Amino acid sequence: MIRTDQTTLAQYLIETCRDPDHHADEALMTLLIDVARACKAISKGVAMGALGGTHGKADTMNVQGEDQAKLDILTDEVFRKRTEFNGCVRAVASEELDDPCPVPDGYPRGPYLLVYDPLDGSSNIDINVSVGSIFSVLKAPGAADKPVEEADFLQPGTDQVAAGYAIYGPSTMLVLTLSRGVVGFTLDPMMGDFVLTHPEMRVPRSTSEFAINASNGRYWEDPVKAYVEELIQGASGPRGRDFNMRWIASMVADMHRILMRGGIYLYPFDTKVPGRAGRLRLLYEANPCAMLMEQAGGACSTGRERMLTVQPTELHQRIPLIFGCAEEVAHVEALHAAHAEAGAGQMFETPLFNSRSLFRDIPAAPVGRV
Ligand SMILES: O=P(O)(O)OC[C@H]1O[C@](O)(COP(=O)(O)O)[C@@H](O)[C@@H]1O
Ligand SMILES: [Mg+2]
Ligand SMILES: [Mg+2]
Repeated sequence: MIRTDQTTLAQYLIETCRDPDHHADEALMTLLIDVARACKAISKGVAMGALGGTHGKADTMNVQGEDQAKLDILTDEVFRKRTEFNGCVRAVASEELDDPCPVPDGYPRGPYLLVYDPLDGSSNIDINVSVGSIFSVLKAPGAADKPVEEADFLQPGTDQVAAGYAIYGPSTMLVLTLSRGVVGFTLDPMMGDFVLTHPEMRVPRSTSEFAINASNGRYWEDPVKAYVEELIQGASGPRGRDFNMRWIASMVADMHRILMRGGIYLYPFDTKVPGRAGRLRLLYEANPCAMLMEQAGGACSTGRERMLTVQPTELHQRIPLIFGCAEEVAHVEALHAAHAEAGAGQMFETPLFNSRSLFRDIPAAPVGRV
């Protein structure tokens, strides 16, 4: 059937670019169209499954000491090759590249930096569970001929000009923010177009669903232990209602669920790997997620501060990540603050919230039905 009533991603971006109230320029729009082309190619590759010959490990490690899947490497190349030629970027940086990668000699140098995780949740590929790609766009600082350095990328999340992700699930979607709310496009596999299907994605204020890898429980800090204990106690605890739990182990897929129906996701600080501040990476996982969450009415925090105001210190910096419904995130922050006030290192009592609990006066825990 021929349709004339659909808005494609290209149309949406051109219209945004024409809007005089918006900062978007042609280079940014072109870059986002090329990112979408990369995501389409990855979507095809992922959908081939075992037939594509790309399952399994690559026998290599990334700079963070993680085993790379064959598709981690391939999708990284797709992102880079589809975006470096267009005169819109000056350099890219990725989970899979040790250092920033300037555009090759001979290509025009653009005004933007692109940072991405080309395949998020890669432990899920071989078992045919949803994975995604996630990206962030920053302005490139300094003159166009300035040599690219790591410091160029160390900008707080508030400086992002665009962020988004693609999810490769039963359908492929591209979800995007240009600081004017969050919009979602679904890939029409017949036409090859991303079509606007979710013009205003909003995270509800409250939730009864949480996502955390509970097998790390013994390594968490007390405020997180206390929070999860509250949720598990459900109707018989201080929250007065039951909570449900979901964990896909693919942050993009967990984030997508939260954007669609609410929830809270935590990959908090833990002591599992000494010296590691968290599991997820600030520049290409936490920051784009934070921009999307805030633009959709949700929140994103380290537990101690708003994610978007964290000053990055390293390209592959890890960070505790807590995001989702604003009320829940605020409550987790309040637990961290109460813990700090009571004196870090002092153990909280369990069961929590009993008459002598250090948490007993903490406000803002939404009680009762949502
Ligand atoms: O293996 P765990 O502890 O469940 O961690 C899963 C988390 O790690 C990640 O897979 C990290 O992303 P990568 O696959 O890009 O390394 C997240 O997507 C996910 O939420
Ligand atoms: Mg990832
Ligand atoms: Mg990855």
